[in-house]
Amino acid sequence: MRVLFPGRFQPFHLGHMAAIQWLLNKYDKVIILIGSGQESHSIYNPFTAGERLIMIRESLKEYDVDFRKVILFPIMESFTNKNWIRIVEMYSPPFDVIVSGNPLVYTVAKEAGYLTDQVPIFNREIYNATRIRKLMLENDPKWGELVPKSVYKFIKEIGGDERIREVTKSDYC
Ligand SMILES: Nc1ncnc2c1ncn2[C@@H]1O[C@H](COP(=O)(O)OP(=O)(O)OP(=O)(O)O)[C@@H](O)[C@H]1O
Ligand SMILES: NC(=O)c1ccc[n+]([C@@H]2O[C@H](COP(=O)(O)O)[C@@H](O)[C@H]2O)c1
Repeated sequence: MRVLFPGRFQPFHLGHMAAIQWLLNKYDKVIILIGSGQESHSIYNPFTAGERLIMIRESLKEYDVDFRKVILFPIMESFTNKNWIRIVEMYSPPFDVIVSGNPLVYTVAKEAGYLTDQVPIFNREIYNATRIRKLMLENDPKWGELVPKSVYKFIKEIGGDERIREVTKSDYC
C-alpha cells in the first residue's frame, strides 16, 4: 500500500524523521507531500518548497533510507479544502491511505473517501516546528538538537535561522 504524508515541514525535524521511519515499516511506499508550497520568508513558513525538499532528501540520505520507497513533491494551497484534495489527486502519484496528525487534513481525507491513518507522535513537546522556529527567532542554538544533522548544516548554509530573525524585524529598526 502507498501512503500519502502531507506536511509543511517548516523545518523538517526529528519527529518527522521518526514518523517517516514508522511509515516505511508499515507501507510499501511513502509519498511525502510538501504543502503550502507557495509560502516562504515568514515566521510561520520561513523556507521555500525547494529548501524543504532538500532538507527531507538530505535527511533520508543521512538515515540510509531506501530512496526507491519514498517520493517527494511540493504543492500549493487551494482556495477551498474540497478543491485541495482534488488538486492533490492530480499532482500526486497514486496513493491508498492518507496519514496526518492535522485534524483538517484527516477530516478532508476521510470525507473524500480515503483510508486514513495516524503516526504515533514522537515527543511532541520537544519535536515540533513551532518550537524550533521560536528558538531560531531567539537565536537559541538548542534548535540544532531537534533536527537531523544534515538539516542543521543546510539551514546554516542558507542562513535560514538568520532569515527568520530578519523577516520578523519591524520596519522602524
Ligand atoms: N513529533 C512528531 N512526531 C510524529 N509526527 C509528527 C511530529 N510532529 C509533527 N508530526 C506530524 O508531521 C506532519 C507534518 O507536520 P508539520 O509539518 O505541521 O510539523 P509540526 O511540527 O506540527 O509543525 P508546526 O509546529 O509548524 O505546525 C503532521 O501529520 C504532524 O502531525
Ligand atoms: N485548502 C488547502 O489548501 C489545504 C487544505 C488542507 C491541507 N492543506 C495543506 O496541507 C498541509 C498540512 O500540513 P501541516 O500539517 O503541516 O499543516 C499544509 O501545507 C496545508 O496548507 C491545504
